[in-house]
Amino acid sequence: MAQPTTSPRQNTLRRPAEPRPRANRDGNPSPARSQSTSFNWGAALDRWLTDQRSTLTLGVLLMGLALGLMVAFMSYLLNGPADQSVVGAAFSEPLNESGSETRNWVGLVGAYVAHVFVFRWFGVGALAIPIIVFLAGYKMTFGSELLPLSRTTTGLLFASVWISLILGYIVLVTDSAETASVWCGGIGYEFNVALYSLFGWGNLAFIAFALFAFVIYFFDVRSIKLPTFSRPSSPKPNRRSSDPLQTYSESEEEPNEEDEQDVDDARETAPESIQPPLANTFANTPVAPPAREQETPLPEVIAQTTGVTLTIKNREAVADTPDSSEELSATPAPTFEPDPFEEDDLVALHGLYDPTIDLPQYQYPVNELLTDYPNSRKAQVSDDELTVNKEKIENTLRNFGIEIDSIQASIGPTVTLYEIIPAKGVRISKIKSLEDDIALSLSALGIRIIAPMPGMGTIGIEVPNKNREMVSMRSVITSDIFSSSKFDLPIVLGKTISNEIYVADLAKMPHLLMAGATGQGKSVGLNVLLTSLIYKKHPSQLKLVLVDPKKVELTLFNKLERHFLAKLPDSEEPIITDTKKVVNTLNSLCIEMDNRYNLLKDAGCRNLKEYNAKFIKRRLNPEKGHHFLPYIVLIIDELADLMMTAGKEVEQPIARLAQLARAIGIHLVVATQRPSVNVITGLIKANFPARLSFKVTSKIDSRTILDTGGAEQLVGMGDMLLSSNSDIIRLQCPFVDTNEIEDICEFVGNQRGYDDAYALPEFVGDEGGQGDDKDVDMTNRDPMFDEAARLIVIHQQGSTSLIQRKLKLGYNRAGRLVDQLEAARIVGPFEGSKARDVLVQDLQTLEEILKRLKGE
Ligand SMILES: Nc1ncnc2c1ncn2[C@@H]1O[C@H](COP(=O)(O)OP(=O)(O)OP(=O)(O)O)[C@@H](O)[C@H]1O
Repeated sequence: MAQPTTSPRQNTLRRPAEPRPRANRDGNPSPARSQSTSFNWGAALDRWLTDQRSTLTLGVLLMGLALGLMVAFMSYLLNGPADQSVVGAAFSEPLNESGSETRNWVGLVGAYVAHVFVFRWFGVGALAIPIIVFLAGYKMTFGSELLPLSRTTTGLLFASVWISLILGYIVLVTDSAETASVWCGGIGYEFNVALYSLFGWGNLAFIAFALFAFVIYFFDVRSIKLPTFSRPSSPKPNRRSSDPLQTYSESEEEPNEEDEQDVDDARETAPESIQPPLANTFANTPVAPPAREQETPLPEVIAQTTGVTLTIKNREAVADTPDSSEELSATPAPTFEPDPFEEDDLVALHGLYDPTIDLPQYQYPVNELLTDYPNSRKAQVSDDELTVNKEKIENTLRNFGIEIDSIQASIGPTVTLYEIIPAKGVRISKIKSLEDDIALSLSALGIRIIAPMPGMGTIGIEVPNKNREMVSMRSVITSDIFSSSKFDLPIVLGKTISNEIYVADLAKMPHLLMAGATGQGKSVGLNVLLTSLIYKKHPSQLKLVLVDPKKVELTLFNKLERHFLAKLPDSEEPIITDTKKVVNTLNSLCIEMDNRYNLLKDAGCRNLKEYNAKFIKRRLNPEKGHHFLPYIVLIIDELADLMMTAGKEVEQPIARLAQLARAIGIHLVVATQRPSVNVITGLIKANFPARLSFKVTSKIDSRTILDTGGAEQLVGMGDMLLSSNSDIIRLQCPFVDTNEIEDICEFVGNQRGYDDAYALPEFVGDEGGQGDDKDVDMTNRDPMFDEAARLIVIHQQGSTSLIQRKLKLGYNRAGRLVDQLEAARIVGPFEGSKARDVLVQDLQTLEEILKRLKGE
């Protein structure tokens, strides 16, 4: 099947790249940059649109326009016939005369616009237009959505046409066009007039069917169940272990009265204060479910009126809801499990949660940022070279008394694989022991013998090509296999011996150990890995923690700070170079890991994917600290340096992360020049099942990294062996130059990003720091202290993340505020994973405490 060369997403996102022209290392303008220097209107408009000031101005303008339209439309509907004649005569009389005659509250212009939208087009359905304009303006002004814009727009546009059609039908059959045609508008009336003579009441069937079809698509209805006498199956919380690592069945279970009662009871006991504030209900953040009676979503209305039960795709059983009674007893603040029906109401109301909502205009890097090396496409191995090598191999083997039945060559980018089938009775180990002799006879370095070839029944002899192929990053990034890859963290590692592009999923690896002597392609390899991820992931889905003790290798990625990088709250530099900071960062990641496990446990999910899927379906309450969790990829460029200076301090958190972090989406890529046993210790090695080796200096190093020899035979420049799942494959790593990396980082970095890098939890090591000081100085309280205290008391939830989110503070400061609240005895002490107790029950008592504190 033919595959597109780029993914649909890349196609749609590909915009003309407007990077500034710049010369590459050879002084020639790089291909992507030799663009026209004339003024680029598209880019200027783009810049204007992405400028926050323009967005704000436009947003307020749209909201004003929406109000004007709404007033004009309402006024037109009420004064209709009078203004119809004024508008009709508007251009045959002086405008000011027409204007003075109009009764529309927005004057002649209002009357005219309303005449078009209301009278000519949609009738009363035209009121949807100002609502859509208002919602768009609101989003531009406040950066958040009152209602999901695209979904609401679709719904309202359909509603306006549909209302016009149904009213048109009524007006037609009641013969009241003279007086009432303003209510149905031209579309509805003309439609019914045109078709009535053909179908009669069939018009009505068509209109009803249009509604039915719309509901099917809009609410993603997949099947219609016939009515049954029992209550439609209500998903029930699945009682199961709280251990996030433990697997469980996702089977749906029939509801049982007792369980439903539990949930209802829990809901009733939940205090008002934990219901979300109104504003939150409309924001894109998921919120606590509204009370059941509040709203009946459209599908349910239809179900009730038609007597059938509609099954909606999103309405899956919540098999993965944690045991509510267990959670209730574990958490001091009253809590409840969201009712899946109501959570689905939220989805019906707001649509699915969109994690990219903060950076909706983010553009993925375009392929043009990568250099095209048209001349390096194919490895140049002549027929002569092939024949000569074949003969040499045959002769060498024959000299040692080994006969072969056949020999076949396949040309790879760096090496050619000669596959031989030995004659019957030849011992494989004998061929293997002739490695050096064959190398000598071929007078080539880097011969590797694979005996036997796994699953092939042959013996492979890899011989380096005289002219090797350079595999460009562009060629692999634009390949079908990569661009259509659905892996969670796709990384393109290069080309195999049979010229296939090899894409792996870092999330499945789940950690990667990389080694290679200096100058063999390790840094290029890391850049390739990072480039793959950046090309495939939105900043909301991926965060990178970059550790670069050599201080020079990863600096280019600095520009990604506000998009992809994560750092400790108090650190200035997003790329970590200092050993002490590395230790703190690793420990901070361990805390992040623990926090994530707590969230997963609370959500009843076994891994990050399930958790995020549940969050997207608005089944997790952000008021309880739930949020969308991006993958975190930790890259350590030189482990040897760290192990020399910090030893166990580094080894232990790395091993802990490697052991436990896979389920919660933290993945490690650790590289080293020196794959010796004191760098790659048994503890580290045991936890990195996937290992990648560039050329190393000795067989011992190769054994340390791959548990077998072979890496010392590689030929450098990105020639590498990947060992994963006990298979070893030889790959040619793609090449990406530093100026390409620079361009990519610039492309991403120049776009609107988050306010800051992703904040990792604070960790203060033995040397202490601000947060270490448990003697909180209450005379020097945080300016937000009172506000934080009120927030905690109103929500009856002693959580740092609540303060962080509501008061928009960093983790560091929110943590200090909680310490101060503890010192003021407003919240109880830290209790591990549980939220702190709130010791003050009402605002009145709190105000007294605050007054007392001020009096001190
Ligand atoms: N995949 C590749 N294809 C072609 N050439 C490559 C490839 N990888 C590396 N090279 C060549 O090898 C050189 C050294 O690569 P690189 O800087 O990645 O080595 P390194 O192992 O990181 O060295 P060090 O450990 O000293 O930093 C590059 O400048 C490039 O010329």
